[in-house]
Amino acid sequence: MDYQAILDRLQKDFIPDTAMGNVASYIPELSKVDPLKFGIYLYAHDGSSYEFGDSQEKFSIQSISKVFTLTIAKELLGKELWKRVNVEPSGTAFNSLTELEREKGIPRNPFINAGSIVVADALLTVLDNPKKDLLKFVRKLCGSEDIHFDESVARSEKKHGYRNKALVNYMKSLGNITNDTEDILDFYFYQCSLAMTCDQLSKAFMLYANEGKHFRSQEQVIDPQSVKRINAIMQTCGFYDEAGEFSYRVGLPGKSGVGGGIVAVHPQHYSVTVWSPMLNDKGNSALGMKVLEDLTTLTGLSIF
Ligand SMILES: NC(=O)CC[C@H](N)C(=O)O
Repeated sequence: MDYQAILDRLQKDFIPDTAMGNVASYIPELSKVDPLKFGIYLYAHDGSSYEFGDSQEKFSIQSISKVFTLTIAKELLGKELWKRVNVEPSGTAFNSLTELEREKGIPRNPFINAGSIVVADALLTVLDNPKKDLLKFVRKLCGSEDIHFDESVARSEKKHGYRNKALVNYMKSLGNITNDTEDILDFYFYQCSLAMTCDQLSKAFMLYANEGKHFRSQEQVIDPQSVKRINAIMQTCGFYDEAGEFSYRVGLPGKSGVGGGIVAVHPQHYSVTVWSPMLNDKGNSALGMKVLEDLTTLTGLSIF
């Protein structure tokens, strides 16, 4: 596959324009990001890589971090985890409260905020230092020590995260939260504040495109069965109430974040990250969705 020619074409066809969407502003620190940033990095299964634009600049990965915490929690808790969170698409916004009442505090899936907060709670129970362990895991996956939490983003969300406070308290009242709610939110806001480049994210996500093996060492980090399950959840729930649309247009498992990043994986082929901070009304990168749609059109391949 001539990925270089495909990326050259994407670079030519997609020019960021401020009319495309709005940078997230409910986390004030994120609103400072230049909306016109745009980068892409594709890591192919054969070890070659392709990139353009701001692919080496760090951005706030936000909800993309939910894939990492789910992976760790699944390893440590196994099936127990699924007693507290389901694997059904929600069809509602990432920060929705509405289904929780009807479904007795059990979130629809681990990629909406409620679900990831339950995962954070589970990690707090089994790990002495979840922040340190998360950093260690992500650094190992992408083979780089240069990965850190962005304290100002975490603090900014802590100050303004009223919906997440509502979610954790509501689930606590319904019996699905064990630890202190402030401690859980502290960890959750820190995980979301991880700052990474398109390059680092694509390498880390090779785990899900390479049968659970590390992109460089080929060490088996998680088993292929876990990869199948996590990719299935990305496919059905990775974009909240736009998961069907992403599946229809792009045809790959993926995960977005309100920092404007989207990572998608084509198992046995590649892992790709696009970053463009302008969001559509579902909270997903507007330009990122379009670029990935064209990527799979130009390669002529998707998982379908
Ligand atoms: N979709 C997202 O990236 C949301 C993550 C953000 N930290 C929040 O909880 O609202």
